[in-house]
Parts: sequence; structure tokens; C-alpha cells
Amino acid sequence: MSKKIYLFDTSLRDGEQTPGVSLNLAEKVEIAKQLEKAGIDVIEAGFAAASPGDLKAVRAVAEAVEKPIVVSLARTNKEDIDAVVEALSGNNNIGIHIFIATSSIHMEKKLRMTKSQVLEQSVEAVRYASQFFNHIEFSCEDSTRSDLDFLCEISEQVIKAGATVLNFPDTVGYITPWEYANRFWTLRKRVKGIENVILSCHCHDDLGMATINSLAAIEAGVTQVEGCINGIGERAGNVALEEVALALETRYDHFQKRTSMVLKEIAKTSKLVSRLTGMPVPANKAVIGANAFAHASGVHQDGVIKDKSTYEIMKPETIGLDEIDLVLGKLSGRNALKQRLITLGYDADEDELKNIFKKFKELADRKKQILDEDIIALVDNQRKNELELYKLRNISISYDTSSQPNASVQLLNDDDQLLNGTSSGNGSVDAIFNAIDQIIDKDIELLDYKILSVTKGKDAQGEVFVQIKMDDTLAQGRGMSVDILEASAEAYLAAINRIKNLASSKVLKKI
Ligand SMILES: CC(=O)SCCNC(=O)CCNC(=O)[C@H](O)C(C)(C)COP(=O)(O)OP(=O)(O)OC[C@H]1O[C@@H](n2cnc3c(N)ncnc32)[C@H](O)[C@@H]1OP(=O)(O)O
Ligand SMILES: CC(C)C(=O)C(=O)O
Repeated sequence: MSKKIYLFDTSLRDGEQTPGVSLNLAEKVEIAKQLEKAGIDVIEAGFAAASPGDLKAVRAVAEAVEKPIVVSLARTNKEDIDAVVEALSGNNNIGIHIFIATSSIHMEKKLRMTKSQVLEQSVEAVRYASQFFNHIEFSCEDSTRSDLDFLCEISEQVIKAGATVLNFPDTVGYITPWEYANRFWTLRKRVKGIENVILSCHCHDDLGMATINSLAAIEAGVTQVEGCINGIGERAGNVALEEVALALETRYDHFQKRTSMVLKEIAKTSKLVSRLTGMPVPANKAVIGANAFAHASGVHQDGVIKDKSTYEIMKPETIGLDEIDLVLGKLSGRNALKQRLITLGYDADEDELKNIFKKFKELADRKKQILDEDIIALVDNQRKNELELYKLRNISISYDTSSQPNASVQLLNDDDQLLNGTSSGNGSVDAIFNAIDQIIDKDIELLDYKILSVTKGKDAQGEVFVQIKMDDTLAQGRGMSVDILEASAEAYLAAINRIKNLASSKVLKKI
């Protein structure tokens, strides 16, 4: 039996189904390139039929990467399959991912189709797609609540029609590890031809069982695991691929299987996905959380000082976490910065480097030590500027403990007009947001607000995440600065700009 477990990353499709997350084309391409560096085997770049913007992004991803197979999701209808053909034809290493629900709940209540209609439509869709693709994945949506006899029947039929990968998603995160493994054993025993296709699992984390279910599926003979970086995705998210890769690596003695994930790229990939989706990684998240390698209690610290193996089952270096993160300072030059950008995986041309260097020197005047995270934040802000319809020009706050704070905010719009707003609020951040609302002239609801310290020390950069609702649309925004009021205004504006960009470029994600 194969020792290799293929990784299918759906951060750009299921990951984008995370409420409030929306990636533009450039962001999708940037993530896809990093997924390629991280050794991902298959990238699901989107759902081509969902919107013209998604179709373009699927095409752009296929053009941007070489090694991974790039696929797009499609329903079992000709229009969806044609959209994938339009997006991907002309590229090498491409495929299609066709799905339909097979559980009675979904067939009766959602699709309003009988079993035989679902079977017939699936076979027709796979047969039609086989004219254009050699790599055809077929997924039985809600497979874990589907009748096993029906799964066996539909699997056998779609294999005959040309499916090369069979996926059995736990769409609603419902199944337990033993049940999931047993289903795969049964399918492998009963479905003719199943030994000739790649068997795949796709787990959601509604009950916190996504990782254990994926590992159980591997033990039952699955050779492809689908998931997302950082475990993002619809509702509670998908399995975090880095957890599966590290579990297999660390417990190779048990599983005897490995992925081709370039483990040293995990930290960088995780940070990129977190930054571009605006989804912070919880500190206690397995493998990549800030506390994953931190030891706080005396007994543990004593053990680690004497020998790291007492409390560390894996090394931070394995996932690319540098222990020495101090890099540049006020006296560093352009070449040192350029070299550091390359090491961090950025490809900046001379013009961009010039702008980043200017911002780097400004930051170095405000902050003694410039760390990798600071540089990442600078590039991120620089790249974000290209999409900014409103830019922050200035904030001034008057505040004393006996009265409400008052904020004056100046923004520049994309016609370079200076716009002024003034408002009070329950706190300084509230006053700033009210002043921005006044300028934008919209009802904006603040749904979530978080501050994290990105780097260490009194002059650390603060990172603010917000989630807002405007025009019935949800969006997240992120801002960074050594000043948390400025970071708050930047985050709020990033979310507003994201909604404005969405409105002008693609179908709105309505709630
Ligand atoms: C489990 C998953 O994650 S599945 C992927 C989910 N992702 C998304 O839905 C994101 C992208 N989706 C979209 O942009 C839109 O839903 C679209 C473009 C795909 C379809 O939009 P609309 O045509 O307006 O349909 P709408 O979303 O309202 O309803 C879905 C329709 O597809 C049907 N459908 C759902 N799944 C399938 C399928 N696998 N094969 C065929 N038809 C399907 C539904 O029964 C419904 O049909 P109906 O309109 O006859 O009732
Ligand atoms: C389309 C399928 C694979 C899916 O995302 C799910 O069932 O969760």
C-alpha cells in the first residue's frame, strides 16, 4: 500500500466560505504560490461557476503554479462543468471536482431529487467532464449521513464513467473516527474498481473531530486528505492540513505514512493565510499557535532547560519558526532589506522595494528593533494600498478622563480628495470609528474587534482585527501600527475598502 498521503488544499474555495472572508485575485495567486512551495499536491482554486471573478481567479492560479494539480469545484450540471473548462483549458496539470449530495436529508429537502435522479445526473456529469479532464474527483456531499449501500452504488457507477478520485466528505462534521474508518473499509471491500482510484477524505470541525477523523480515514486506507491551512472553512472550518502533516511526521512510527508537505514552509504559509484572510490564529492552536512551543510553568521550564525532549514532541525549527527573529534596524540598508524580503518569500520589484524601504526607515525611527513580523506587516500594508479606495491621512484625538473622547479623522479618497469627519464616542476607538462612519455616510455595524501584539517590547506593533457589516455584507479588516488607535482605524478602513471592492468586482457575499 502507498506510503504517500496526498494533500488537497481547499483554502481558496472552502476556506473562502469562512464567514467574512473574501480574497481578491492577487491574494489567491499569492497563497497558491506559497502552497506550491509548501509541497501541496492539489489546489482547489475556487468554484468557477460562482462568479466571473471566481472563474478568473481559478484561471490565474492555474497559470501561476506548475507542480500542483489545480482544480475547480462544479455541481453536476453542464454549465458548471463548462465554466471549469473555460477557466482551466490551455493549462497543464488541471482537473475538476464534481459534487452532489447523497444523503436522504439533502436529496429530499435541498435537491428535491430521487436517488435514481442523483445517480443518473452524477454519471452524466462525470462522463461529460471526462471529455476535457483526466483528473476527475467526485464527491458525495454529506456522505457521512448517506446510506452506505447507495454510496457503494454511486461510487461504482462514477468510477465506470471516468472518476479518478472518490471523496467522502463529512460535510457537517458529524461522524466519529471509528464510524468513518469503518465506512472506508466497507467501501474498499464492496466497490468494484475502487482500488484504481484515489480515495479521499474531507472533514469539517463542527465537533472538534476533523483531525482525528482524517487520521482514522488514513488508517482505513484513504490516500488523499482535503483541508485548509489554519483549519479555516465553512462554519467551524475544515481539518488543518498542517496538523495532519505534522501528526504523520511526528508519529511516523505509528502511521508509516507521510505527506510531501515541506514542513519548514508551514509557519510562513500559516502566517500568509492568516494575514490575507484576516483570520487570526488562536494562541493555543495545535502546531502553529503562538503558544505551541511556549513553556510557562516551573516544572515544564525546568524540564525543557535540562532537555527539550521532556516536553517537546516536535521542534519549532521543523515548521520554520526561527528562534532568532531579530533582523534589521535603523542603520540597515536597501540590500539587507531586499535580502530579508527574499528570505521571507516576497518577490518585490525595484519600485516596490523603494516604497517599502521608505516605510521601513519611517518605522525604524519609531521602533528600535525591526523583526520579520514588522517587515511582513510593511509589505502587506504596501500591497493593500493598491486596493484602497479610502486611505487614512490623519487622526487627532482629544481625551481626558472626565469627558468623552473626541476624534477628528482625515481620509483621502481614490480621487485624492481630502475628507474630514469629527465625532465623539464611548472611547477613543469608538470616536474614530464614528468619525469614519460620518465620512463614508453608511450604517456600519462593528461585529468584532480584537487587538494582538505582533512583536515584543513596549514599542511592539499592535495588530487589530475587526469584523463589520455594511450594505448587508460582512467583511474583516486588519491594521498594524506601533499605535493601536492608528491600527484600529487602518483595520476599520481595510474592512470598508474590502466591501467597496467586492461591490465593484464581484457578486456580493450577502448574509
Ligand atoms: C458543501 C459545500 O461546500 S458545496 C460548495 C458551496 N459553495 C458555494 O455555494 C459558494 C458558491 N455558490 C454560489 O455562488 C451560488 O450558490 C451558485 C452560483 C453556485 C448557484 O447560485 P444559484 O443558481 O443562485 O442557486 P442557489 O445558490 O440559490 O441554489 C443552489 C441550487 O443548486 C442546486 N444544487 C446544489 N448542489 C447541487 C449539485 N451538486 N449539483 C446540482 N445542483 C445542485 C440546488 O438544489 C439549488 O437548485 P434550485 O435553484 O433549483 O433550487
Ligand atoms: C464539496 C464538498 C467536498 C464539500 O466541501 C463538503 O462536503 O464539505
